[in-house]
Amino acid sequence: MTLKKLDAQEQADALTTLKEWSLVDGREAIKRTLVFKDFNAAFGFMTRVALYADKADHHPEWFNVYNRVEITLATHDVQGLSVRDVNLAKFIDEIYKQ
Ligand SMILES: C[C@H](O)[C@H](O)[C@H]1CNC2=NC(N)=NC(=O)C2=N1
Repeated sequence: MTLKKLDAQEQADALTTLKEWSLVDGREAIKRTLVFKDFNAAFGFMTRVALYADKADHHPEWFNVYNRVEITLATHDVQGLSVRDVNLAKFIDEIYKQ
């Protein structure tokens, strides 16, 4: 499958859907910070994301301190955003709600 970088319109549409995500300054990437009850909940979430990421061969950049997880999504292969970032962001939003 050839990965395509989202064009400006597709990127704008994606950001309209992904209301909790914002563009990273100076880089074609999106970010979101999530807060959990405690480290156990945060790491449980990270485990679920890790399983998705490995299956999808699309991995987050993330930083965790105790109950906080900061996530950045970008597609290194296209040096920007692709549909894989949108799908991963949607998956993250979905399991965070549960
Ligand atoms: C070889 C491997 O398929 C690639 O390097 C994959 C792995 N995971 C990836 N993750 C992300 N976020 N971007 C990529 O371009 C990417 N590429």
